Amino acid sequence: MVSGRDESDQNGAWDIVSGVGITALAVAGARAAETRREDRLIADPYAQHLFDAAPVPEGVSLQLVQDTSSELMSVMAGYLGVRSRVFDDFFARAADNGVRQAVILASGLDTRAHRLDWPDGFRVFEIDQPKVLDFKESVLDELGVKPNCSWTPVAVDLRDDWETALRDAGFDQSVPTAWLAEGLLPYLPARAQATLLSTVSALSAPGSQFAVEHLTGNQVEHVSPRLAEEAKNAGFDVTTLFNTETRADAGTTLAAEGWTVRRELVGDASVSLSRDLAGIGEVFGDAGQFVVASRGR
Ligand SMILES: C[S@@+](CC[C@H](N)C(=O)[O-])C[C@H]1O[C@@H](n2cnc3c(N)ncnc32)[C@H](O)[C@@H]1O
Repeated sequence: MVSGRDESDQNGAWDIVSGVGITALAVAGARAAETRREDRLIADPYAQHLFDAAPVPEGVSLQLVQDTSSELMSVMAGYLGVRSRVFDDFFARAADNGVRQAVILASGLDTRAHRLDWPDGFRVFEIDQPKVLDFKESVLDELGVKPNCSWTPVAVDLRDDWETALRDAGFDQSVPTAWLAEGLLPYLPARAQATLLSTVSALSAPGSQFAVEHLTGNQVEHVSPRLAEEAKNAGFDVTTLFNTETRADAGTTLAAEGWTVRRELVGDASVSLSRDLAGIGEVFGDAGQFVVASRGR
């Protein structure tokens, strides 16, 4: 398989408090804050445990992600609530449509395998870096939490040959799969994104569905300078983690690979969930979309 890894890239094996791994911790912190809201869109009872169990990252005040006095960070956290709910609903719909296998690409500290109700026999594969997955598994084990499905973490870099690792872990290409790429594409080199989308397409039996969080155009240009500055002051320079290579539009790529593609703008999703995200325009313009691609049976 063609690698999307840049030869000069030394940022290969991060843990939960280094490199792009720390973004998984930040998102868990936001999900914990969402869970405490009266108007919560999702409940993740494990998110705060995961957030608290991590060592304090050097030079970073990660509490920023739960700081409700920060106007833009609150919008960002509110957005992550919308995003989590949109993709929870995506899996519920896929299960209702008879899908019994899911692959969560770059799962980070996603606890859907443990917190959602899955039909009998449902299998969830999660791909991320080994230390990120190990951290999550050990915290959940310590809490005595069991998955509500057959759960298989697959430790591999998504810029490498993850297809073989997934197959070796028992993935069944002959049945429909619900795939998710949430909080992933901005971190991948353009070539790794292209390879990822074509690999998912090749592995998707009729009836499969693929949900993607997508920012149109160049990733960093959309991030609010005010928010980036606030995060940087807290030692969390998210823009340096983004990959700024020019890349193809994910929805367009998937349509060209034979998927039926539906796009929902973040603003529209937040309106249908009655979540006021008026500030999202400043956080990342109108670039945010949820893309859901389907393959007919
Ligand atoms: C923003 S977090 C999102 C995690 C999760 N999807 C969520 O929404 O909670 C980004 C995740 O992408 C993972 N990631 C980024 N690049 C990756 C790569 N090349 N291979 C495997 N995982 C990767 C990171 O380890 C991290 O867990």
